[in-house]
Amino acid sequence: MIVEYIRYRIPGERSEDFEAAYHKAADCLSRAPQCADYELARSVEQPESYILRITWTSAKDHLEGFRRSDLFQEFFAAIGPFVHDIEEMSHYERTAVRGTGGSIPSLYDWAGGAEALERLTERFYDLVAVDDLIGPLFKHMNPDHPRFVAMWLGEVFGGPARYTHERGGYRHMLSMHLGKAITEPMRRRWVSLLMDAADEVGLPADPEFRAAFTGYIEWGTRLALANSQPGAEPVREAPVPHWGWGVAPPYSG
Ligand code: HEM
Repeated sequence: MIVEYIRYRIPGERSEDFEAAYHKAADCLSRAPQCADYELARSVEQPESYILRITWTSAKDHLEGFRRSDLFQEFFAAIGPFVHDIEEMSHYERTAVRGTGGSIPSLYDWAGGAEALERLTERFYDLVAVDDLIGPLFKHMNPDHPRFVAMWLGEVFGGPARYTHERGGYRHMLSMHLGKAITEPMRRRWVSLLMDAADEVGLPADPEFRAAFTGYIEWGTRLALANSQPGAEPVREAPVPHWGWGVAPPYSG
């Protein structure tokens, strides 16, 4: 991904036409397969200043894909009258400095932190141990396994990076699934028992939290299944994923 910034200076009497032109042009961006997202913002202190941010799949996709497409002709027809008002037009590489602010709690905090996740995994592996379908897979598990999985989930949901620092991170988690030949009925049972445990230990039951929580569990179990197949060639090195609220942040009405 690459971020393009275009800064405009538009005199007050032309701002209405300018925004109307971008409403039209935005439709082209929405349809462009090279465009991930875009936003036009206007300065509060200097209302004649506008910044357009467009995230492209890559600079090459922008310059050689979008710029040479019919959509660009349409885009340009809309915003052409304003090209001379451009003050800067550049591509920017993202750096590692980014994140979300403190106005939205992490899923980890919302769930109740390490203690709540440990209660969850303790109960979950009690249920797993007596389950006829997946119990046998965990017959020789480390007695600390529930705590390790709680650490993993904590890190994924925005808590401290303990699994990475104390347990070997993604690489170790992956190694524990290799060759386990997890089947779809086993995956489903794993999910179903985890959801039972979540209800039993009183994990927050609000729709927003459960949607985000279940989203990660679906994603993670499907990856675990794929990576566990004989002959699988999974990604060997990766950071621990960080899961957020997605499209529905916590309800605060
Ligand atoms: C979101 C999905 C999943 C997560 C987050 C997860 C997490 C983990 C983690 C962190 C470990 C390593 C613990 C350690 O550090 O020792 C592990 C091991 C293991 N996982 Fe998963 N897992 C997932 C899905 C599954 C599924 C669907 C199955 C099978 C139905 C499964 C079976 C196992 C087994 C058998 C081990 C090794 C246990 C042992 O012998 O100690 N996992 N898992």
